[in-house]
Amino acid sequence: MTEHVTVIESVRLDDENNQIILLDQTQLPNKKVFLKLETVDDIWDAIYHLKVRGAPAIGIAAAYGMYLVTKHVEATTYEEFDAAFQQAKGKLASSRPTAVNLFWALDRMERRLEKEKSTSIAEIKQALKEEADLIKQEDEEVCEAIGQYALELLEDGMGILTHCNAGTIATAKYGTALAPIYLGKEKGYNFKVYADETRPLLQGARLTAWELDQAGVDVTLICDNMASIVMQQGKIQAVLVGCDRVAANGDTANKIGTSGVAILAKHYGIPFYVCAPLSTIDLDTKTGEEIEIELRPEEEIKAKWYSEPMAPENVKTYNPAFDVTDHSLITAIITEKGIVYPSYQDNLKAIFE
Ligand SMILES: CSC[C@H]1O[C@H](OP(=O)(O)O)[C@H](O)[C@@H]1O
Repeated sequence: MTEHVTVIESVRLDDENNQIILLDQTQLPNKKVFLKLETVDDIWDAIYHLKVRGAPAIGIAAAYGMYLVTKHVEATTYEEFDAAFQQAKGKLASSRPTAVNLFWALDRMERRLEKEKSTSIAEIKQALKEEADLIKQEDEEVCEAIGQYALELLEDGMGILTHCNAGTIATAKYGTALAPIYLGKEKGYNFKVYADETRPLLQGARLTAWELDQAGVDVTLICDNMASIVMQQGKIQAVLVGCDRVAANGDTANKIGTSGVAILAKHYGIPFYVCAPLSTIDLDTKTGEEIEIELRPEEEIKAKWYSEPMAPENVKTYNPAFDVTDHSLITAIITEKGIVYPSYQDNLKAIFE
């Protein structure tokens, strides 16, 4: 029997055994392997190597990581506990720079720690667990709400293009950009989804195609350089993508290649929607120019996934993991609080009020 995709839990806490149980996304679609993480180094490694990836899922893993690695700290004072907390927080914060949810979740855990300052160390530890559980539970509700709002913009039978993976395994449940597709399917809609393969780490081919197929959604895999032809041929009526950080003016960092898709969508007159939890909107970052773009190892372009090197050994590479889509190319940003249209400068601020 096919497991319904929206119940795949990519991150969960096994408190009894002091472990985070993590679906290793680097092994999909060939193997469904669950890792057991125990130390701050395990969690850092899982985030850096994209065993857990997708902005909300990274935030959830980091929050549980903070609980888990401070759970056994033998501190007698708040100051001692805080020192251990700060050390773990600094380590996890160094894992990936672009997705703001990592920093958002770490800061939220820190605020909870500060709030509990006058309580016992045992109570602080319990509060940190509660906060991490809340982050995960809220993400599920947020994704469902994004899906409902996004569904208002779509019609049964539409062709939808997506880039990278903003699906259930990138979040607590449902996904962001894929949430309306799952919710639509539950209503009997038949979307035709085109998944960009998403070079170089192939999140579209390995993850989006896999999870949509598991859910019985009509999905067609294309190479990244085929987006133009499917748009030109009238196969696409909407583009839906996730995001890693949205600046105050609406500029949006997402997986490398997204801005090219947005430019194509504008050319062909196709709406381009960004699905963004409020936790991914960073009003402290004024424009996309301020967003740090993660640079990743050349091996991902030249050798990964191949049995033989696919480029001359000495050739230089440039491997930015994200790009920034200019706000002028974005038709709307869909959040759990509603659909935000331009001018983003004013309207994004307003949804936080
Ligand atoms: C639900 S947001 C998913 C987001 O994460 C991706 O990046 P990565 O696979 O490197 O973590 C990508 O930019 C997606 O849109």
